[in-house]
Amino acid sequence: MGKIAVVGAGAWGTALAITAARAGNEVTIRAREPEVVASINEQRENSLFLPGVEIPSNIKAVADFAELDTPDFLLMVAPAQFVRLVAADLSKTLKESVPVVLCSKGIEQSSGKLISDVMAEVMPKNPLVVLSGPSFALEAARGLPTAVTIASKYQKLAQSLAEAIGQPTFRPYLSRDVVGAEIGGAVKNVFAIACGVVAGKQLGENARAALITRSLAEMVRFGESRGADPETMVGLSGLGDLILTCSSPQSRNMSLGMALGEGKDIAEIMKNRKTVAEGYYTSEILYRIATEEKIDMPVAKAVYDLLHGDKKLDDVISELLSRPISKEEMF
Ligand SMILES: NC(=O)C1=CN([C@@H]2O[C@H](COP(=O)(O)OP(=O)(O)OC[C@H]3O[C@@H](n4cnc5c(N)ncnc54)[C@H](O)[C@@H]3O)[C@@H](O)[C@H]2O)C=CC1
Ligand SMILES: O=C(CO)COP(=O)(O)O
Repeated sequence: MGKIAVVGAGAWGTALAITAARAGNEVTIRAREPEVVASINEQRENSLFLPGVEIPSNIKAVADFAELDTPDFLLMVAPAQFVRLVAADLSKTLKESVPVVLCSKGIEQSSGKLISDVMAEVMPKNPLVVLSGPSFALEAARGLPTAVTIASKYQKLAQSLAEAIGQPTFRPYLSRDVVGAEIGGAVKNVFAIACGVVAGKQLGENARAALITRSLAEMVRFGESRGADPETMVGLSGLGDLILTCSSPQSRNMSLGMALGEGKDIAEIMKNRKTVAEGYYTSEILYRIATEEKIDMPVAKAVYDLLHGDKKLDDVISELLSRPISKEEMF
């Protein structure tokens, strides 16, 4: 039986803990909120972030990083903007030999760095693996069929993680393209907001399909600027996750876009949010990077204009629709 530690007891951290426990591992999950620690250990439910799903008995919640001991793998599942701080705390007690599996999806807003680069700065010795792909927490936690990408330059580690947590209803696929796997998951959140706007404003299914396809072209361009393999972008962690999050109001990012499309104000939408919509933060830094590096990303710009600019929804839409005619290029 293996030992898995999870840092971050939001919906996804909890779902991954349940998945790892279902595969037969002993799981320790570190929660930031004392009420979440109590809820998992006493009620066998994470009633704050993943209500309604039973937590198996081989999961223990702890408040302190030091209680994570020496796991075979540590899953980092803090929201992207907090990974640097959380990893810095964690690094005080975690052995440098423990492989860290990055499961967060975003780009650091303050620096423009990929979260794998943040991890390499803060925990330079711990071998890094990325887990990404189309995976709503609730579905994975309930044991519904899910497939993900596990990427690492250490293929033996990727393989042993896949063997440790894989099961018929949670199928990992292996990759060496760490950056590619990470970028798909980070930028699809921005495009899911755009698709939510289309749904909320009832612009139709033609528009949504066009938007998903053109978003993929932007994902490929951004990925190439960071050395990602374009093939990764059409795999589970890229196109797969783009399709998922652009197709269901279960997505926090898509539902944020839907609220915008229905005419709600962004400040109102963001007020008192307890769950994270990573695309909100990623859109700001993605737009800045794309502008500085002249990467053509009109959909990402439109989302930035809506969330962080002061443009009106109708103006943003007509700007996007009146771009000059150009050649259809994906790669
Ligand atoms: N929910 C999902 O279906 C999936 C989420 N992810 C990714 O997993 C990451 C975590 O998301 P969720 O588990 O869904 O979170 P969540 O939205 O369910 O919960 C919020 C999380 O933020 C943490 N948090 C709040 N303030 C914090 C602070 N100051 N410092 C550190 N942590 C703080 C909370 O402790 C909690 O773990 C995100 O990057 C998300 O994109 C990836 C795949 C699926
Ligand atoms: O990343 C996810 C599914 O793969 C979850 O997406 P949301 O954060 O938009 O809910």
